[in-house]
Amino acid sequence: MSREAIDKLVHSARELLEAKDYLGARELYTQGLKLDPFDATLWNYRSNVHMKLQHPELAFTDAARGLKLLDDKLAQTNLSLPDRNFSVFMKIDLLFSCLLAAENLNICETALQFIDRLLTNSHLLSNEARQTILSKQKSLKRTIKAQRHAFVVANDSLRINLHDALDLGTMRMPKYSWNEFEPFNSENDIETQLNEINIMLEPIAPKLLVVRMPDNPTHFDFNKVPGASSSEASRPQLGIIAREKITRKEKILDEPGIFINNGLYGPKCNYCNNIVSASKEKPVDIDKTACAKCEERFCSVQCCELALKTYHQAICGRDISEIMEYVARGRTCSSLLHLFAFRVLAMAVQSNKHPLEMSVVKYLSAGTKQNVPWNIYYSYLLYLSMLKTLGLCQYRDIDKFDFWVYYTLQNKLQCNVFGEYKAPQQPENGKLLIFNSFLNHSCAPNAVYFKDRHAHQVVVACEDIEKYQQVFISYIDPNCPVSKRQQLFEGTFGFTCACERCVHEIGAANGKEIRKQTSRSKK
Ligand SMILES: C[S@@+](CC[C@H](N)C(=O)[O-])C[C@H]1O[C@@H](n2cnc3c(N)ncnc32)[C@H](O)[C@@H]1O
Repeated sequence: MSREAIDKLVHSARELLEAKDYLGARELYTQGLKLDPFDATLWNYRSNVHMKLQHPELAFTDAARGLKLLDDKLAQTNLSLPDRNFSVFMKIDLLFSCLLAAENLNICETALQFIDRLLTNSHLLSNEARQTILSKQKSLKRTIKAQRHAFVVANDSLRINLHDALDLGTMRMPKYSWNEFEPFNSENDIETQLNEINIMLEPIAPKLLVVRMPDNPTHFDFNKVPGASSSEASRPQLGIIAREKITRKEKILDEPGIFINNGLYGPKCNYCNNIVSASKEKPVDIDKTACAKCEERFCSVQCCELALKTYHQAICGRDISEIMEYVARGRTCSSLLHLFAFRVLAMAVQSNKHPLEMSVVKYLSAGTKQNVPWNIYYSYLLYLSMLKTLGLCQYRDIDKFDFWVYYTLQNKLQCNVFGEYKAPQQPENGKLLIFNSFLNHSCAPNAVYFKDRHAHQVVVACEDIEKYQQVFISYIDPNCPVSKRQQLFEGTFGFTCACERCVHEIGAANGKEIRKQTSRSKK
């Protein structure tokens, strides 16, 4: 029955492909995979359509899953001859799909490995296909040689090992058009969701209001308070304004957050990053500061209860050493994001929700035009390892945990996680805060933030803020020169800072930096 249904879906998908309706075809293949998640052919078809949609990261992960299914199948000894022959030819197809996607992601060493595997089956290839592969092999080897040379030159700044550097590709940070969980998609959504956010915000920040901004978040138009209509199709820029006048030194937001530290095996509380031994709890409460099953210790009863309630049960007693191994291969900055992604996945598993529906990430913006590094270890194998650790199946659980969901989550984290830096590029701790994430940046901020001892982030006005004026924090040290600030934003944050100070400093010097600071930033 399900075979018949799948054949029908494949047939209809083919018609959609002919009409160049790639999104439609993708949807039908996904439906087919839900009926039979172990059908390698369907994974290959979906990989091809992902390639057409210019999502090589998804094309790669689909083809790699199909390939794994076939490798497992071909390892069986009781396979019938027709089945074996079909599987071998299918495998060639999947190797090609992996190669194509890897080339698109610029992961040259990985691409070379697929070429080697294709060449071991050279007798099954046409002459033309063999020639194409050999010429690809030659050009990839040339690229790797050039990359090796570049690595030696840039060795100091990269801080990653040679092997990973050679296989370090790039991909666009995409917005997946089929993402039904993308908030603020319609005018109705904007009104409703801004309302939801402000209802949650009011108890912890009665003087603040999350509103929609015009394109440039630093030039706020008072007439647009809040949720004025706009023809923008994508997610609008949001920001926070004062509902009423705020005076200097006033505490304006006190938000509990999700905290991660880079050394997961260290002595810090897994919930709030405080040192565990610094617990102020009375001895009688010690039992209540540890998980009864795995004995993980937290710094307080409150942290222990919150961890057990939100994510700990999904990872309790699980071995995370493989995850840590892949995380360590990434750059230090990305490792925090990976650990956050793992935490959010664990929260989603524990609460049986879709990861993108978790309120901690639901409203966060994900879209930037940035190119991000792509590496087989910390972009793909790490994801597989997370699923395995959480008891999920990479084939069966695509409804909630498909790779595009994971990548959307990563994008949201990339744009919104706050890092606490030990040294530049080396965040020791990270924080994910829903409401602080709506605060836009200014190099002349009118508010500052700090972490209090209860794992909350507190925002305090550093100047008087008038009613309806936007509240700004500074994401970086605002004391460095404008060229350095712009470089930091483009490199690390993925946007060009358009704050009044930057516009003034760049504009006034006709593109060149002026050292004199604005009167506001001198305060
Ligand atoms: C942490 S979020 C701030 C809230 C965001 N405006 C929203 O709609 O969710 C950071 C994003 O806001 C935008 N942004 C914040 N400050 C900015 C600035 N000074 N110049 C340009 N864009 C800014 C950028 O798109 C950035 O990726």
